[in-house]
Amino acid sequence: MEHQSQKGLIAFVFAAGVSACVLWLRRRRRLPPGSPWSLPLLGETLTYVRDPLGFIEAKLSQYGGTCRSNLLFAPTVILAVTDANAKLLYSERDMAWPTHFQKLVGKTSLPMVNDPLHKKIRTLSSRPFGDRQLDTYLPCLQRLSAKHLELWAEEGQCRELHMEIKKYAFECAEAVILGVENDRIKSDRFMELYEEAFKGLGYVLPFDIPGFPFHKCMLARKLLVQEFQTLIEKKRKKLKDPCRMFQVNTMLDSVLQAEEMSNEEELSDFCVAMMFAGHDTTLASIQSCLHWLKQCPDVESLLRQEVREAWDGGCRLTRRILDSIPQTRAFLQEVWRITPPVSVVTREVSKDTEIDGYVVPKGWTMLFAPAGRHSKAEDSRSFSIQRHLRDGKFFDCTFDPVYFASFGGGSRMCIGHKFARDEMLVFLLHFLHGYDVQLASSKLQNFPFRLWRVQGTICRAEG
Ligand code: HEM
Repeated sequence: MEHQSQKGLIAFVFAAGVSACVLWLRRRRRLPPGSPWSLPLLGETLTYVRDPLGFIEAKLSQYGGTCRSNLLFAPTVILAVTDANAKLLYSERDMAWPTHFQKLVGKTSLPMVNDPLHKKIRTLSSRPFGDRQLDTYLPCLQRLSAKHLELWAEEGQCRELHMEIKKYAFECAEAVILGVENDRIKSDRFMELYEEAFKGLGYVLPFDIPGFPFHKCMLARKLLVQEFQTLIEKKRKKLKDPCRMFQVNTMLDSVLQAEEMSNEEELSDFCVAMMFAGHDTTLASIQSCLHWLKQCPDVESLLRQEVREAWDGGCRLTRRILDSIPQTRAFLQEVWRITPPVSVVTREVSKDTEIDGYVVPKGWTMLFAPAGRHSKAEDSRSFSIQRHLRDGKFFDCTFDPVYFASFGGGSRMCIGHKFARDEMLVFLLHFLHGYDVQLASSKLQNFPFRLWRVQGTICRAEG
């Protein structure tokens, strides 16, 4: 009797094992196709970080569409963009950043958190990006554009423009986000700390242990946080002063006024993340704009004419002026479409999900490239501002994720996209009205931001 029940148990365990194997094999067969030959854990990360967009394009071509890989320590499905899967990607709310990104950008910073904290921080962080608030930043952007272009033109020598433009983009972010202006020493220190800290994003051994390069990045981040905490304290005092409490003119001021955001970590993470998201992206955009202007001289002449008709080069820039240059807006949109500073959008799959006929397990990362060869824009490789014009008016495709997607979409869409557009338009207005550039070279850079890195001489425009 006992012998029989033992046999029964063995048969049961065997049957259960076989069915588990069959299920596993079936499920595996329904996974998207992908290379079985890649490094353990690291997968294809090294090739990916060198050129994310190029990597995605190569994969999609190799497998003829949606496929899988192992990137940044996570199993990943790479999507060939369609209306259906873009909708699915943007309906997911969770980000799937590697842990070391969270350590650097901030555990409670908007880009890194998921619901329910994301909803709270997003609502609070949206306060500085309302239409009325945005208008108040224009004079500051105008002042800084005029100042930096004049400085560059005075220098008048051929050089890498990257660092010069970085200083400008950083100063704009500092002035508008933190309210720090005209403090060159502080500004240089912040910039150095940012450079040091965010190098860490590209490290493949991100261990915060003495001796590992990533440890130095984390030390730089700590120093940044200390600086921000001092600044927050000063701002708090200012906002309590009855004579000055209504002078809310920076993004940090608006967030400090929200009582819900009193947590010190959330506040310093707000500063770290906004400054990070808000300067390297515009640095990338400006250089790519200079590159594309010189690639398309006919477009450049059209834009110069449009800008000179809309603005006298001196009076205060208003929303009305920014709205009255449709071709310049179309040019900027096309630069962002064809050279998106953030070349990849990602989400985490919240449950086992069928995508393009495959089963993608819960916890995997979904990833797609907004501007690849596989985007739905017609003749997507050619530069054409006409795509964004209808009857001479600017036709805005910012919210069409299948076509554009340079600011992502859904509930995690870039919170700073309107501000970034304002900053770029103010810069372009000044540049096209009174300045020119002779480019000696431009080279495509792929990581961490995608841009045409330019070398050349800025000078005053003739005529
Ligand atoms: C050309 C400039 C910019 C580009 C191309 C850009 C692009 C992006 C992209 C692609 C995302 C991810 C969206 C998604 O996953 O669906 C994002 C998120 C974000 N961006 Fe931007 N961005 C730019 C400028 C800015 C600026 C100026 C700020 C702030 C001052 C900013 C703040 C943020 C934040 C906080 C998030 C995270 C939003 C969330 O997770 O809810 N960005 N951006």
